Amino acid sequence: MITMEDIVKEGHDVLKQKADEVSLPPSKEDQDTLAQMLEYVKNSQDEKLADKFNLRPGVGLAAPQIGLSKRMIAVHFTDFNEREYSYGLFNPKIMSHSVEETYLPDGEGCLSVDREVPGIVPRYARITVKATTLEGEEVKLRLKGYAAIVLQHEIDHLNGVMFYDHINQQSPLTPPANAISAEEI
Ligand SMILES: CC(C)(C)[C@H](NC(=O)Nc1cc(F)cc(F)c1)C(=O)N(CC(=O)NO)CC1CCCC1
Ligand SMILES: [Zn+2]
Repeated sequence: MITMEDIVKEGHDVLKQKADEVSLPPSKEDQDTLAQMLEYVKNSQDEKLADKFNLRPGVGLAAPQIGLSKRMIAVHFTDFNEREYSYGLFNPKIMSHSVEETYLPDGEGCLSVDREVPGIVPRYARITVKATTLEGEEVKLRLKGYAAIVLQHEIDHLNGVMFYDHINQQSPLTPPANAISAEEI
């Protein structure tokens, strides 16, 4: 099973690279890896398992974070409208996005970053993501608010982008103009 020891921390080159497309249909190995990534995210949110295996609770994980430069991400979370999302995705691609931006008022963190980095992270408020699921079906996900933020954070990892790369250094704590907090969408 994946534990914190397997999670690569910032500074490691793999987190700065553009990850490779996964050839589909996925190999048994890629499928197994993505299943383990999804298992990690689910386990990390289970109090007992998180304590037992010392897992930092997470809502998403990208393959580069376990040292694998492949376009695979796993997400498991409930958004502010109590909607549940639980996916292992191959080759996720943002097909379109709103001009309007959103953000988390408390900023973001990252399982690969062991420090607080204060600042608002502007994200597209609405995105459409195309991907192939762990089960092998092609999906088109229309996401907004928190769900859009999580997917953008994870897809960024596939392009070597960290959340703090988006923070406005001049005024890190100022929400971008015409942006709406993710708690209001
Ligand atoms: C880095 C961390 C603070 C752990 C962040 N969690 C989080 O934002 N909230 C959270 C975690 C839970 F488990 C249950 C819950 F309800 C809320 C997170 O998992 N990530 C994933 C990550 O680092 N992926 O690479 C960072 C998030 C920041 C915005 C989107 C993902
Ligand atoms: Zn992250």
